[in-house]
Amino acid sequence: MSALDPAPSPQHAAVLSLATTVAHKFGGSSLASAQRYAHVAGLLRGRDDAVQVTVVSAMQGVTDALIALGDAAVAGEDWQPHWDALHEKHRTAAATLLGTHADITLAWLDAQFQDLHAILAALTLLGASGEPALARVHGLGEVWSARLLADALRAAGDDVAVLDARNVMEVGRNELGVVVDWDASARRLAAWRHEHPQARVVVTGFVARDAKGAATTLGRNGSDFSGAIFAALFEAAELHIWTDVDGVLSADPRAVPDAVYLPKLSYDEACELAYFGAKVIHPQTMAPAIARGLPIVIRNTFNPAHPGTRIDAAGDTAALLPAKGLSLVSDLALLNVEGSGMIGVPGTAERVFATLHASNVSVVMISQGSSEHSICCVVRAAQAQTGRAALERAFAPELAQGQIQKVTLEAGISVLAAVGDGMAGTPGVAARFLGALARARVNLRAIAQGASERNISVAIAAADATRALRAAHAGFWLSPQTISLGVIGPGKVGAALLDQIAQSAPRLLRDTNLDLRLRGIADSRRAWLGEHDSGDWRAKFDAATPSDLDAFVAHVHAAHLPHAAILDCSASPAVAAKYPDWLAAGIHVITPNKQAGAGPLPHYHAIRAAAAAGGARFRYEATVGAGLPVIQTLRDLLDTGDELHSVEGIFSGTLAWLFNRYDGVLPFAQLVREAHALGYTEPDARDDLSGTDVARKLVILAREAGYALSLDDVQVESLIPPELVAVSAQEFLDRLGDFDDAMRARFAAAQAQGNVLRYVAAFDREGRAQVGLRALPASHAFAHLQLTDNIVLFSTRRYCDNPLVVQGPGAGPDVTAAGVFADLLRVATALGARV
Ligand SMILES: NC(=O)C1=CN([C@@H]2O[C@H](COP(=O)(O)OP(=O)(O)OC[C@H]3O[C@@H](n4cnc5c(N)ncnc54)[C@H](O)[C@@H]3O)[C@@H](O)[C@H]2O)C=CC1
Ligand SMILES: N[C@@H](CC=O)C(=O)O
Repeated sequence: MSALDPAPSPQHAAVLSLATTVAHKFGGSSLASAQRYAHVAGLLRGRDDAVQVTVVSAMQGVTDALIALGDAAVAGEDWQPHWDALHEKHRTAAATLLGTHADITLAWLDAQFQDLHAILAALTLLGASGEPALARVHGLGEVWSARLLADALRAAGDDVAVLDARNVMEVGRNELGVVVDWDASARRLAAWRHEHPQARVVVTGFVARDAKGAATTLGRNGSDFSGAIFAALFEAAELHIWTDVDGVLSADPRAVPDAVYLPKLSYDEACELAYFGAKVIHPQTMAPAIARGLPIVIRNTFNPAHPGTRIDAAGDTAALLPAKGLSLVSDLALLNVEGSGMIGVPGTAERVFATLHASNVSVVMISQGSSEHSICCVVRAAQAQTGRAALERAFAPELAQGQIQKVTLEAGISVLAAVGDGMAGTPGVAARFLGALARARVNLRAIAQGASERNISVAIAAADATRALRAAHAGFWLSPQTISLGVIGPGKVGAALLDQIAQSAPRLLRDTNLDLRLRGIADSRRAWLGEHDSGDWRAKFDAATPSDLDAFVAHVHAAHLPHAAILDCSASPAVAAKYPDWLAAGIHVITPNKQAGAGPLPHYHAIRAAAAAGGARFRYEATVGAGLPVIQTLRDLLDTGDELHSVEGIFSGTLAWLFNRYDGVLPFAQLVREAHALGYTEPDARDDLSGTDVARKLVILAREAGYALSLDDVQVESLIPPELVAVSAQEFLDRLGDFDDAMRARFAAAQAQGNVLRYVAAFDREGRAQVGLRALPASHAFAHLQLTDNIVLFSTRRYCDNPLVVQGPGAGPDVTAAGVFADLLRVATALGARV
């Protein structure tokens, strides 16, 4: 249209859009059976492409079968049964697909297979591989496949031309692979088109001709390449690559079940992702499309209503996240050349890579620090020994003279790459990527980022690969932040916690992308181990089986999940004894169990050291004041530079409740039994009445403030009658009533003075620590608490005139569980969740 032409009318525009040529390519999975050919034929017929060019692969498995047939013939093995099977497979497909229209196609197939038979017989006779003859054999599957599809379309009434690419597409080869002779191919196509003007063309993928006219193939993934070449030769407006997935995903869904579908990608992004993991299209095959700006759409043959992934020059300009996806390549090894003689010497890198090139070793990733002291590269595992030997030979003189110290090879390497156009020029992307890996305790062996900033690659141990992939995927908010949870001690607090998690997890997943995945529940005798937490945890635990703690924790600390947390809701010192090991292994530990925070000092230090070294979190806010923010408040004071002068208060919900309720009339022992039933007391109520529980809390706070306090340092007044110290927990509850008179007398004495009884804890900066029952004036602040209220008074340099007070219910399963849960959410936030 010239500039003087009038603007096209809407009708004209419609005609223009109708006049588009669309190229399609169907792979073997889309053409695995007669039913699938019929489905593809229907799909193509349902489209309104003005000109439709369809490039096909062989039926699924046929190319491999043909390669095996050729090899068998050359090796003189018996190929006849395999020929028979292949012949039968195609006859059956044709007969099923075409029904009463099958005769001509069957005769054609029989002739084709006789030709194949003759070639194989000749190869057997010669016993040597003739390249063109083998190429001819390998490409027959596409020839048969094109005919089957074309005949299916014809049977439905369409006028279809079959283009045998061996008559049109001319290719040569250089070091980088196949080179298309575009002029020759275009000339041949024009001539062919002159004879075959049909609007529907079915083209053989994979096969081509060389400059002498001999049959050849495009190599593995050749059909995709054929699709792009014919889309270019036909000047198509789009190339649709039909496969068995909806499009490109942000990561391999087998490793990251939450991988997200990507509606748009730029060519560069698709190349980066395709290289490593998203095998829907091979980057090399995109070259003709990229050169012409031809959009490629990856679509699902079995879900044609899905729009698929569109790959073009622009990509997704509206994308909000910097990274589009993550790709992982495995079976690699790290080669490292290291030596002080390399520093500042030009040409070392050139020698390293020239050596690898000469040995035909392909380099996947390169990294060199600016000191030039070492240069490392990642290569395929299968080529690693060859590469190392070649480097040792090439640098033998320098190794002998000590200028190069060593050439090392480390096997078992994977490379994980974050990919996205939006990463370029966006500060913090590397931090997010590497931070997510660090939090998942993945060690990085080498790092590489090109100046395009579109790909950051890290070499890691293969054993860490899945965990790293998931952690990075979640770190870029492409999928939820998953924490594998194991709950120990489904007693009162544990049960409340499990209920709270079950109730909140779906909302947290929906609103904050945090996936709290309950994968185990254990008590001292048995455990339930599972993969997901949907469903009633009680029913699961009912089916628990005998298990030891180590097996339980090993299951929770699954290698494939980025983060694991143990929620210890027992009161067991044996469980607490394991914390240093778990923390050192990178498992987060969250607990209301005071045995660790107030246990022997060396153990406490071991816990702290393990957490600091391994990066795992140890959180135990619920050990003091249950759900109240007592430890966090103290931490905030100290972290902001304040100094603790003293801490004082009522630290026991049980004792608060008992003395708030006790009126000298109701039997004290009855109240103790009630407190136990309400879940306020420790599993053994004597821990409360002995003052031990309060002393533990005091120790925890003092240690948090930097004092090396132990339980033995606390002056404790026990309320346990000496006669009941050594009996069982139940006998203690049963017999406590025998000693009610003593408590009644103490109450009456205090009352006579106008006082109330309160069990008080106190610690000062001189290190004095005591807990005991005090008679306080009725006007005292401690006399006006409600129910299980704890009160903690922090006197500090800043809060010296008036203490900072934390007050509220300090015991009970629900509030304690909430304190544990809040700790878990703090850990999740530190791991990158947006709670
Ligand atoms: N109840 C409360 O108000 C508060 C309790 N806590 C602490 O919470 C923890 C749990 O208390 P409750 O639920 O009231 O006790 P509980 O007696 O109801 O539950 C304890 C659970 O731990 C399990 N258990 C015991 N020994 C074990 C072992 N060696 N290995 C694995 N599991 C074991 C028991 O089978 C039971 O399921 C205790 O450490 C307690 O000090 C902390 C703050 C408040
Ligand atoms: N038994 C304890 C529970 C909380 O630590 C108490 O009563 O305070």
